[in-house]
Amino acid sequence: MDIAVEGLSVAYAGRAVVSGVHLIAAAGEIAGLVGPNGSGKSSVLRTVYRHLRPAAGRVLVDGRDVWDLTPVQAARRVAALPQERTSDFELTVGDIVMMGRTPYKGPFSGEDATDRAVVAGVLERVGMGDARNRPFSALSGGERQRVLLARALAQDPEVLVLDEPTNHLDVLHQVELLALLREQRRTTLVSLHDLNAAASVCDRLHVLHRGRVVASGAPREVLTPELLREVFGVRAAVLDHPLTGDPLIAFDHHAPSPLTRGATP
Ligand SMILES: Nc1ncnc2c1ncn2[C@@H]1O[C@H](COP(=O)(O)OP(=O)(O)OP(=O)(O)O)[C@@H](O)[C@H]1O
Repeated sequence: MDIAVEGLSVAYAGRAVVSGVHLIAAAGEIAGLVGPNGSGKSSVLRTVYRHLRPAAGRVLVDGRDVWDLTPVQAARRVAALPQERTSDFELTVGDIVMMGRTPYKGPFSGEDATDRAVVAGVLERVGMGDARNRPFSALSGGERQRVLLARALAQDPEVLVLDEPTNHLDVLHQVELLALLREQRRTTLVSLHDLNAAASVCDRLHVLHRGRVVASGAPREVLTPELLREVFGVRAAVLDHPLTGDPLIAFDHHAPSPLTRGATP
């Protein structure tokens, strides 16, 4: 299943924050959304996982507008790791992940052996196999993030939408999460602040700037020193990673800041 976002605009209380956005994630591909704070990444993703209706434009999954699907049809196709955090703090880790199985259950059916096996498998996969009976509220930020990823995987979706999934994760768990995304081979749309992570894991990048897509393509085509300067306001060199050959962005942490100089990047 592929994702195609066509002519998307998003507004909050009548204020447009995303305008005329076109982007795609081809079937089985990891497409990344990068851009400065407030550029509209979360707002775009919210329309894909049906948290926010577009003001204009369409979000197509396998050619069908996700906003025309029933909630169950949509939940079987698209699972999300959103920025909005769950408030179900009194539940256990197992309860939270079991929620991912809801689209596969009838209105009165309880959990069955398949559901329990799926939940155990995805918790194991994110390294939280021992935490099933712990209260969600007792977990660290990174552990919660991994449990919420397990919930999305338990949904067994064709399409994964992840908003800043590496937030709160230590470097080992960041590397593991990116490896997991690669091995899933599901169509994935993911926002990332870490441009080096984006360059190594994404097949395609879309760069958002002030609510518009300003560049799309393979990471190496898109992440040029010029774009990093113009969009992110930083000085950087783009090298080859000595271990992987991926693009490696080396930021100049000594360059004068456009923010403290009062200039607009
Ligand atoms: N619920 C909301 N109500 C009103 N304005 C909002 C809301 N959510 C986001 N915005 C505004 O929309 C714009 C885009 O925000 P969004 O969160 O989509 O950007 P982002 O690229 O995900 O940012 P960040 O990198 O900081 O997470 C910002 O100006 C933000 O203030």
